[in-house]
Order: sequence, then structure tokens, then C-alpha cells
Amino acid sequence: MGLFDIFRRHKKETPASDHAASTSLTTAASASASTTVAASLSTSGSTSQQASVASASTERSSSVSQSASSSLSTSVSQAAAPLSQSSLSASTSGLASASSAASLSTVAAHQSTTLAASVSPAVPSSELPDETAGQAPSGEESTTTAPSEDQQEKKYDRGLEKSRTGFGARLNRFLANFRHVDEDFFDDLEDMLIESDVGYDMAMKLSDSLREEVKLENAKSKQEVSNVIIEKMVDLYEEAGQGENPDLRMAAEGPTVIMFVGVNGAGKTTTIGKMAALFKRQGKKVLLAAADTFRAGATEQLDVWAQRDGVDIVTGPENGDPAAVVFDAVQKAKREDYDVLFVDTAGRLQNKVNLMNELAKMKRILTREIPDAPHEVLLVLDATTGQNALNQAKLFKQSTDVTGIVLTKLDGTARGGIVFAIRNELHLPVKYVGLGEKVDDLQKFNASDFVYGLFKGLVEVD
Ligand SMILES: Nc1nc2c(ncn2[C@@H]2O[C@H](COP(=O)(O)OP(=O)(O)OP(=O)(O)O)[C@@H](O)[C@H]2O)c(=O)[nH]1
Repeated sequence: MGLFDIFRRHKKETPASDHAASTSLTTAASASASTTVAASLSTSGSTSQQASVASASTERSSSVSQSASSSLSTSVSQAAAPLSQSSLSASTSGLASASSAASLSTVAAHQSTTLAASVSPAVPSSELPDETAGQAPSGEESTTTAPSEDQQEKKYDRGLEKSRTGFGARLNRFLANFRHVDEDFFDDLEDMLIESDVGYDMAMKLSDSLREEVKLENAKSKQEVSNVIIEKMVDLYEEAGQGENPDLRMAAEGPTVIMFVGVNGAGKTTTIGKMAALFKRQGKKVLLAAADTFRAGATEQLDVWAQRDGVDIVTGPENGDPAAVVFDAVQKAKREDYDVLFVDTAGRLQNKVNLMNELAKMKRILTREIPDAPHEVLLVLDATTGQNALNQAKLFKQSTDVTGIVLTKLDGTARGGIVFAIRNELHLPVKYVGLGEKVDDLQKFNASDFVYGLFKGLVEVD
């Protein structure tokens, strides 16, 4: 479907005067994702001291993963504490984080931990302790009442407000200076697109194909040029998305297993909390696996969500073997007929190699226990980190079979162009977007509605 078909469809569905409030959305109820920092996956900034520590930790971890994978049981010995955090540092500024990470976080208790992963029963939210504030999701609403379709639509519209106004304002500024189509026009267009986070590659492709198009369509007025730009963007976006499946792949029978990966602070835990609430509301029996045993407080944070959502959780001791938690969780999911198992993973280990080894180990366990699991490996990316998020995604994609993206904090960025860059450069479907910190702030992603939301008001349709 071309751009103008999308706009005509929306126009037909919605009275023109009411357009602003009505980005017709898919009604996938919500749950959501979220926050913070961007992580730079790189070894840059690491000192030689770190480098040697990092390599020591790599060796250590690979021997651990080998022994653990050959005889996987809940009791696994492993290197617990981080040796060096240089490679996977979480922050929007790679250098800042690399240097803070440069202080070698110590040592590493090479502990042997017998992991008796514990299973917490769900606790009614009325019985939640007050001290959950702070770690807990900030949403106040009950997870059992689904928001109405109308509320959902408004939320989606509000969540995209920044991107829409930011993108629109940039395009408008650009067009305000428009005199005629010449080389300066294309240079400015490329700058504008790169600023909007559509990615260098997409900006160049777009500018190249516009050269032809503007001539062909004989576009002269601002509105004509604007329409051609937007229509071309949508065409390229749709082309790059051929064959993508925007839906979650569910198991034909038995538990569906969904693994969440991504750097610290991208919003994995929050997304799981939101998605668990969503599935619970749909009547599914949901189990969470707290396999981020490395970050202090990560298990507690997920536990708070489990209690709040009224779903069960499998946890292990801090610094314990995450693979053991996964093993216990998948066993429980099979034995007790859970519909969905969500696996939270660490965003940062000693280094990138260790992180990827850990993820691979967890996947092996899941596949051994349920042959087509994990059914999804969702990479959680923080939209506010722009190109940094894209670079992380490339690294994760190289080392893990990522099947889709959850793009969080879309409410916090004025540069929604990242959605174009993800599709164009990664060829991975964005399956859900996080539009806030609350439990209902997760939306199933609909590409044409997103595009409509970005450009409405900028396109004139007959
Ligand atoms: N505004 C906004 N905030 C979000 C969204 N998703 C998550 N957050 C916030 O982002 C912060 C980090 O989220 P987490 O879920 O802890 O991130 P994580 O990836 O699990 O981080 P680690 O547990 O450290 O690996 C929290 O403060 C969330 O409330 C979103 O869609 N919008």
C-alpha cells in the first residue's frame, strides 16, 4: 500500500476534523517497556590492563559455559562478578561510559554456586509492600483492567507526539528555506534526514531516488516536493520491510518462550512487566525467568513486576548462573502448563564475548527442552539513543538470532526516524513499542499507522 492509500484510508475512517486524535491503531492491548541509557558495545576506551583482564575473563567464561552445557543441571560453577566492564558499557556516551567502566570492577569471585532457583508464587497486588516504590513500575493502574480501544489510541497518539512534532518541524523548517531543487536542496535534505535519525544509508538512498522522482513528477511547489519526499520515504520503508512478520511467533502447542536481550537500561525488565500484564489480561498463564543475575537488583525489579502483574517468577541467587534459572524456568513451564515464558537476560557482563556466550548458553538450554524455543528473541532498544541503538542492534544481531525489536521510550524522542533506520539497516521487524513507563504503555507496532502518525498534517490528500 502506498502512502496516499494509507492517508486516504485514514481519511475515510476518520472525520477530517478529528484526525489529530485518531491514529487508528491495531488494538493489541498494552503493556510496556522502557528506559534509560544507551549502551555502547565496544572495546574502545579499554586500557591494556583491561584488555588482559577481559581476555582472562573470556577464557574463564568459556570453560564455564562448556562444562555447563555438557551437563546442564541447576548446580553450575561459574565466574560471578564482573572482571572488566570495558566492553559493554551502558551509556549514551560511549567514551564517558568506557572511562567510568575503565575502573576495573573487581575481582571475581570464582564461586561455585549451587543454584536452587526459587519460585515465587504470585502475590495479589493489594499485598505488595510499599518499598517496591522506586524499583517498581511507575504505572498506577491495575493490570487486570484493559484500557479501552479509544484510550489506547489516544495513548499511542500522545506517545508519538514528540516524534511527530520533531519530525514535522524539521521537515517544515527545511521546506521553509526551499527555493528550488538544486544540489544545496539535496545536501540540506540529507542533513535533515540524518538529524531525524533515519540513518545515513536511508538518507542517501532517499536523496538519490528523489533526484529522479522530483524531476519525473515535475514537483515545483513546496507541497509537491514535500509529498514526493514523504511518499518516497514510505516507499523505501515498505520495500525494506518485505517479508517481515510483525506478529509474535507463538508455539503451536506447549509454552511459548520469549527471550529479551539488550543493553542495560534499554527497558527489558519493564517491557517484560508490561507484556506479562498484556498476556495475563488475555487469559494466558505467564511465567517469568529472572536470568539477569548479574546486575544487583535486577531480579528484585522483575519480581516487583511479577507481583504487580500477578504472574509467577523463577529466580536464582545474585551472581548465580543465569542458565540455571532458565533451566528451572523452562522445566516449570513445561511441567505446569504455562502458556508463555518470558526470559529476562543481563545487558552487561564482563565483556561482549561473555555476554554473547551466556545468551548462547541460555538458548541451547531452551532448545534442548523445547525444540522450537525460543520462539522469539526480542532485542530491546532505547529509541532515545538514536544511532547508538542501531550500532548495538548490529552487534547483537551478529551474535544472537534476534527475531524482532521492541523499541522503547519512543515517547521520549523527537527523532522517530530510528524506525526507518532499523528496518532499512537491520531488516528486523519492530514488534512492539514502548510509549511510557506505565504498565499500559506498550503497543503492538503497526508500520503504516506509525508512518501516518509521523506525517499526518504534512501531506495533502485529494
Ligand atoms: N519513558 C519511557 N521510559 C521507559 C520505557 N520503557 C522503560 N522505561 C524506563 O527505563 C528505565 C530502565 O528500564 P529497565 O526495564 O530497568 O531496563 P533494563 O533493560 O531491564 O535494564 P537492566 O535491568 O539494567 O538490564 C526504567 O526507568 C523504565 O521505567 C518507555 O517506553 N518509555
